[in-house]
Amino acid sequence: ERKSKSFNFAAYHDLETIYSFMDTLVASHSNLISKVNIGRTYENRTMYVLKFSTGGVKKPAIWIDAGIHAREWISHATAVWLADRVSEIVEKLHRPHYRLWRKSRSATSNPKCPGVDLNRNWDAEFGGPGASDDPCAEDYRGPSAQSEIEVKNIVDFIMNHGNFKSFITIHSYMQLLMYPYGYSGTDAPDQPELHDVATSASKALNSWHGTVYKVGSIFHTIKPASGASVDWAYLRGIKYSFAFELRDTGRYGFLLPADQIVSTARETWFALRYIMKYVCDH
Ligand SMILES: O=C(NO)N[C@@H](Cc1ccccc1)C(=O)O
Ligand SMILES: [Zn+2]
Repeated sequence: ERKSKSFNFAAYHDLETIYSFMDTLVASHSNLISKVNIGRTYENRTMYVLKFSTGGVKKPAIWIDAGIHAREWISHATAVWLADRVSEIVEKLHRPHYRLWRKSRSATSNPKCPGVDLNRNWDAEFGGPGASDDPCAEDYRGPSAQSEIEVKNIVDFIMNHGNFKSFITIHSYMQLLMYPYGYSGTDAPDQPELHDVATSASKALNSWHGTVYKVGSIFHTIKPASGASVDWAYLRGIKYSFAFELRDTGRYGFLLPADQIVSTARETWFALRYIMKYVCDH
């Protein structure tokens, strides 16, 4: 919690108090704000500037000064308030780039690292290989299985219904069609059948635009991953459980251009349609 929250913006303060407020601001936004000593006054006081910057040298800048005339106290007080406000705005603008955010937004034991990887939080070998207990890790599994409301809601929905035959989770990217297990390299009991279904589905996909998918178990195809939804579903008896990794194979990665959406969706439909027909017939 930023200490500047306790600062009384509704009062006029002496120089020492204002300078200690500046130190608080810098401490709570060390990635954005620095205090620059630009020299001394006639009576030998230090002149500090609050520099708001995300780095770089001699970038186009805006100068704002306050209190050049000592008696104009509202000017100093306004500048202090503005500094606090700008620090919040700039912080929001430069928060981790959400576009590449993977995890949820839940509070964790580390205020600097919110969020849990919702594909490591399921009750399927939770805490096994391929998941981290470090809240700052991209594959942070959370404090316990199903600790995340988003996971719990899906589990409750599926368990209350009680008659799901297939569980399919769609991710990107790498162009893969995978089946259990993620938490172990051991073959699932239904591996031969699941491999056949996934292979046929990937052929149907390929027939449309020629996009090539690899097929295999999660563990062997992409990586070990414990606490994954597909494994949870399979272990709960939902046999036809698959994971898609859509386009591409790395050229654009997560930033796939919008002009590939329709062609990606259409080819994926051919694979999904095959799986859904197969599930209905078995
Ligand atoms: O999220 C991504 N890629 O972005 N890939 C999935 C791979 C996966 C899929 C299904 C089960 C386990 C693991 C992940 O959660 O790591
Ligand atoms: Zn994913």
